[in-house]
Amino acid sequence: MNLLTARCTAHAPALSAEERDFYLAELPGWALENGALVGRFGFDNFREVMDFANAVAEVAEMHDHHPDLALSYRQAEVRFSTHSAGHQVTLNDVICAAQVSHLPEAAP
Ligand SMILES: C[C@H](O)[C@H](O)[C@H]1CNC2=NC(N)=NC(=O)C2=N1
Repeated sequence: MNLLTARCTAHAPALSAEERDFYLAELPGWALENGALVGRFGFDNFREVMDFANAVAEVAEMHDHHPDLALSYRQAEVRFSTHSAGHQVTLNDVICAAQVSHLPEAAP
């Protein structure tokens, strides 16, 4: 599967531990924390943080799959889990994480 062109699907099931490990290897910089897929992105200033956050919002709206965001002066934390799967990690989270990592705004 090409994660960069894949689309989220409704009712995605939670990934098995083996599937999670497989996909984590495809997501440099992302880790599993408290049952969610978490990525942290560093920036030079708050303007870049906000440009990134707005680009993440576009990914989320396109997929109807939304992360928790924690924004600070020079860092954005993106946390994906799937509410409809009991806040566990599904392929939808992996797809969105991959596409967020490839945003031009992620590497200013
Ligand atoms: C009705 C709507 O599609 C759902 O509520 C969507 C919206 N965004 C979502 N985002 C996330 N992360 N998990 C969901 O299960 C989810 N469900």
